Amino acid sequence: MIQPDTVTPAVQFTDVEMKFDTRAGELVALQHVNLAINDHEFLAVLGPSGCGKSTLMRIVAGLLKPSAGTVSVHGEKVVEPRDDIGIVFQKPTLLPWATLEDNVVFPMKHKYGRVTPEQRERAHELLKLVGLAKLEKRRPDRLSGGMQQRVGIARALLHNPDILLMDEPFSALDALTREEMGYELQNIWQKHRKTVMFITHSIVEAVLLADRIIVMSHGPGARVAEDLRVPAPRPRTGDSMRLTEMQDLVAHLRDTLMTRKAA
Ligand SMILES: Nc1ncnc2c1ncn2[C@@H]1O[C@H](COP(=O)(O)OP(=O)(O)OP(=O)(O)O)[C@@H](O)[C@H]1O
Repeated sequence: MIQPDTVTPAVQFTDVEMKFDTRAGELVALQHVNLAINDHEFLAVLGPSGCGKSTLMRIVAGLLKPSAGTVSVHGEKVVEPRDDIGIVFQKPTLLPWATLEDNVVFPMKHKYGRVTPEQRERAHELLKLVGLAKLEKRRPDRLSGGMQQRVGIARALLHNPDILLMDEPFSALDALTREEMGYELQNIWQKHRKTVMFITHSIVEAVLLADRIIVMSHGPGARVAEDLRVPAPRPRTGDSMRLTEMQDLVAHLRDTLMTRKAA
């Protein structure tokens, strides 16, 4: 298991267990999850469908309380949603009647009842950062899925969180837009160096974007089964995927996931 570089990691899971009460009885989704995510690290999470990847993320976000064990962010136990975390979901759920700028500042308005001029200025800068300059007064209804997801990313970055949680953020996009968004995310990450926890089903996306990849085991009782460093230097491009060590990593991950799916 890879050890954290810093004494206090950005995120630390310690012996986390998550049980759900279901109609069929108790379901142990996660068991003995131990994981440290370093500050500024880009961590991708792979694993079979239903193994508990989103559950891990929702626990870090403070949206779910683990049945046992603890999750800490910068050394503090997570007990509720925190201001230093931003979240991007698969679908950005934008308000159709509000402009892109209003969509980006909406969480501030919702939480504090007002939006400061500085926050509006930041929304403007973020929309520029995600390639939507000059569109801030548009409404989201006629935007493509990729553009809508860019608004979702800008919104998650508005309060300048240290940690960005992304749950299959590009899975609803077509293949080309998805690749393009991946490169854009890499650019954003290189500029702002957030700690990123990125859940995906795409091995290539994980390998292209992440510093480190964990593979969860099959549930029930899923845990971290593999913890791997991605060997290619940054910035990664299509050429990075031609490196032998990257191809070996993709092949290894494919074998691992196929075996786990079959298990
Ligand atoms: N609120 C809940 N109540 C009951 N069971 C739940 C709840 N949330 C998740 N589960 C169950 O916990 C397990 C893990 O779910 P989770 O959504 O975290 O998996 P996942 O790896 O993100 O799945 P996928 O890759 O398909 O998105 C699944 O069996 C799911 O049905």
